[in-house]
Amino acid sequence: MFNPVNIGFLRIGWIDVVDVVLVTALFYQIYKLLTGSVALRIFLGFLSVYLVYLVVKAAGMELLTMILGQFMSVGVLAGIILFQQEIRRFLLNIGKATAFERMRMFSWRREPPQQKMSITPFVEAAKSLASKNTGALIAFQQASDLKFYAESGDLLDAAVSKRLLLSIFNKTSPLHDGAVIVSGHRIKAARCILPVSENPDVPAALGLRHRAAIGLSEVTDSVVLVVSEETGQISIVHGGEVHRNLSTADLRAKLNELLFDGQPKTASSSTRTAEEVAA
Ligand SMILES: Nc1ncnc2c1ncn2[C@@H]1O[C@H](COP(=O)(O)OP(=O)(O)OP(=O)(O)O)[C@@H](O)[C@H]1O
Repeated sequence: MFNPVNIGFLRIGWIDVVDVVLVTALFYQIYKLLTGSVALRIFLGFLSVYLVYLVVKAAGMELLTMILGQFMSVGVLAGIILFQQEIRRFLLNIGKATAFERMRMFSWRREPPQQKMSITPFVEAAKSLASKNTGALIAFQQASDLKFYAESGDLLDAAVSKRLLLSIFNKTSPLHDGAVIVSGHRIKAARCILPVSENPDVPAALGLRHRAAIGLSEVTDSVVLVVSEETGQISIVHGGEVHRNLSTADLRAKLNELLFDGQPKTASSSTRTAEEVAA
């Protein structure tokens, strides 16, 4: 390719350039994963201890070096335990980009892709629930397996319909608490417990229902629909981001965009059927 360049005592070859680019990309990904989470503070704590360790080691303080050295030696293991959610997300992002994922070799029971699922029942149910200030939480499975969370609730495996969704989230229904999980065009389960986000930046105005939606979207690639019981607002949560106060047109467009991997649709597309929009 090109010959190594000498800068002072440094000899830089193309492998070094690739190395620096890859390390920069890796650090950028780590930064993106950690921003806005408590993990960033833990990471900065670790980094501070490591810097102190380097200083005391250089200064020849043996006792302190030994104590901090012991702490650092378990650092990798402690890091894996503390950052398990971030590591999962990182690997999930890599997995999503691989050819294996495109072939959907590892998806839950190799279900057909979601392109053909009609989102109209969800949009209409959300509209109806929002108008009555009835809370709802619906998680749409994508590549990440939600079986674990589905098993925390009551398994249904029922066909999707607006009537069923309204019955589930009706305040007098024994199934209304918790989340509904949708996978492979079916309502797999209701009353499911989702992981609650620990992100300190989540606005205080958002209740536990929203925190559970954010939490699931942080550890999986699911798309989560939330109807707030307090305000009747409809939100879509994905990748830790909350798209709040959506109109039914916006909701339809957002679901199409996130579930069917398409381009964002304008609000005017709301008059079309889900199949038309997905096609
Ligand atoms: N970890 C969780 N997994 C699934 N559902 C949850 C979880 N935590 C809370 N919920 C749902 O949220 C409901 C209570 O949340 P909360 O009282 O904070 O709602 P809210 O005040 O109406 O807020 P929001 O505006 O977010 O709806 C519960 O009844 C339950 O259905």
